[in-house]
Amino acid sequence: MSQSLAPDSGPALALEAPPPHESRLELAAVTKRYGDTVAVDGIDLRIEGGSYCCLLGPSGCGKTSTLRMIAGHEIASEGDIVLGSRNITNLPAAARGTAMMFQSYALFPHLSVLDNVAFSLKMKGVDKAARHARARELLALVDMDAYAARLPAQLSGGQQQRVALARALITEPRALLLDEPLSALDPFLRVRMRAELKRWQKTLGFTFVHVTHSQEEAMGLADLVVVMNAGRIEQAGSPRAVFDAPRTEFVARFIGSHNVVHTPAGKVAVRSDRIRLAPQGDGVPVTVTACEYQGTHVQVALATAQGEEWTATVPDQVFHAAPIEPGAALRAAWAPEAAHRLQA
Ligand SMILES: Nc1ncnc2c1ncn2[C@@H]1O[C@H](COP(=O)(O)OP(=O)(O)OP(=O)(O)O)[C@@H](O)[C@H]1O
Repeated sequence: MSQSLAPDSGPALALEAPPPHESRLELAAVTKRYGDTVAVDGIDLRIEGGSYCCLLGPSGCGKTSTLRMIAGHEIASEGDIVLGSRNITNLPAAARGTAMMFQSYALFPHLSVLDNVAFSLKMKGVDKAARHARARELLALVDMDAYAARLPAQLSGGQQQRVALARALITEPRALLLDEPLSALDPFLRVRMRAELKRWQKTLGFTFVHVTHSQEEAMGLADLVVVMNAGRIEQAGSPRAVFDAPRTEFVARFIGSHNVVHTPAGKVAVRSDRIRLAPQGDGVPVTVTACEYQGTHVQVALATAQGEEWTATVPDQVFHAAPIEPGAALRAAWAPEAAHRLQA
């Protein structure tokens, strides 16, 4: 199927969506060591072809190393990386069927937009007329054909990102690898470009692997969220599955909006919007320590007698029907099914 992402501008582009099995990505027992540092510690991961995967985690958890091993910018110390039916673990970057889009887009400042996009074809020895024709097609795809003669510095951040995408797509990858692609953008543009990335991925139909430390970005974009910590995968699943039932205390705390509650049977996670507050009745005695208005809801900070700190998210109308003051002694309760057992 031939398609243009910018149907009103320019010719349709022949960019085939590969069959899903060709863009399926599998990591088996992949480890990366830098000297004594174990950056990635034997991870297993299967990313279905044509899906959007976000690697999520705090600084230093190994997500960039994982991405760079898939890209071929680092070689795995152990394990296998398979894209489609090809074991790409030790192939050079250019032979893997992957393309990388960086945080800063890494456009060459002295080359025009057209030459930036055509660059990898030039490296392959494609003649100028042919590579420029192909680069123009890709610029049309991302709705940037009117800017072909400009230098990167003459473009906005969002426009540079589209050029970077066109440049990555010219290699016809089976998997696009994105390293914090939105972090250089202002918050408004970030949300807009997030929607564009998602739309591009759905239209192009191949696998995207996107590194981020923003849980909001991962929740908004991913079909598969992979939460990493200290070189390991803590949990992988759909955003809803991960948010609804975090498997470990780390995941519950990292994705936020959860309370980690100690019970006699072990630790459980309870979403802060599942906590009901009442002046008396069943539940754990708590003291209100702060109330923060957030527009649609109020975040009520609580302290238990054991010194645990919890948060309850109270809808705006509920809060204002019966306002709560810091210092109030209340009961906090939740339905049994709202508590998810955390692995020790
Ligand atoms: N080239 C290197 N040499 C030595 N240690 C490295 C190298 N690259 C990464 N590390 C270490 O490996 C670990 C994982 O780093 P990595 O960049 O993969 O994490 P990250 O999750 O992407 O972090 P960030 O969000 O800060 O980019 C860190 O402890 C880091 O210091």
